[in-house]
Amino acid sequence: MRYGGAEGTLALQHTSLSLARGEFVAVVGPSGCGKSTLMKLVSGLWPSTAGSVTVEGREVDGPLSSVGMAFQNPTLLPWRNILDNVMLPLEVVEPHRRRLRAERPAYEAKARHLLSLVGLSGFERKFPHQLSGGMQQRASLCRALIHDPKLLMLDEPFGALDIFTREDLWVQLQELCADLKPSVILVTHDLKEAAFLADRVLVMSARPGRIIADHTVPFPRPRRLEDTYGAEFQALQHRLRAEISAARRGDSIGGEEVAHVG
Ligand SMILES: Nc1ncnc2c1ncn2[C@@H]1O[C@H](COP(=O)(O)OP(=O)(O)OP(=O)(O)O)[C@@H](O)[C@H]1O
Repeated sequence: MRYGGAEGTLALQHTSLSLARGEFVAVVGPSGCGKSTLMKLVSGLWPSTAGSVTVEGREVDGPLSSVGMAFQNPTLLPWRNILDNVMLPLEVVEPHRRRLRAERPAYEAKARHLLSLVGLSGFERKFPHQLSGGMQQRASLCRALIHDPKLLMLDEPFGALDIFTREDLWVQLQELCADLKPSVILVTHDLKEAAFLADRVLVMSARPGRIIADHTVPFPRPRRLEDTYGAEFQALQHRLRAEISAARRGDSIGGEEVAHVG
């Protein structure tokens, strides 16, 4: 993937990734290695300059409205209350769009249920500016999940939050995923977050980005925050950190282009 024509920035090179249904994959790597570019390609927000992307058996050739997305900035619409923000994808994504008018009470109940799962019962009629950053991010997760996306794309969704709120949200996201079973791609700089949430952690090289390691995370689910202090969990984080440091310096990992671990 190259931005800006033949002489432009080569952001991603020889990148191949496949996700099983319901799998949770985290992508980590040095700053500027192409993680967000990968997300833009998978969600169809940016066309690839070579290669192809297939979601649900169909080649991606434009923005995918069926995919659920959440970013570092919650991007809630300030003039809509929380319930209406969460329900927004239902006004866009078929078949919900067609059914929304007739089945509004059922959809509204679903939105309220999702909000209750993330501790936002009672805030449905509040506006985004009346909520803290963490609460807005919870609402944005509900919005990403309201239309039952098969694929959930999360680009540093908790990056702007304090560590306590972040950890709360990891637990809530884990519960939501156990319930709704979407496939997930999470881009993060937080290695603890990657190891806590993911089934696999992919490490990318410095630009042009390539996937240089693919770790299976062996810890059973549901995972508890206490587990993150265990020796195995710490060892995985250290290994990821070492690989990213090596990638920043441009070293290869174990002499191999891609290491499959686990
Ligand atoms: N729209 C664009 N036009 C030109 N170059 C771009 C564009 N978007 C990204 N790039 C370049 O592509 C490379 C990869 O960017 P990308 O945002 O995907 O990295 P990243 O891994 O998500 O970075 P970070 O971890 O800092 O968020 C960078 O060198 C960036 O400058």
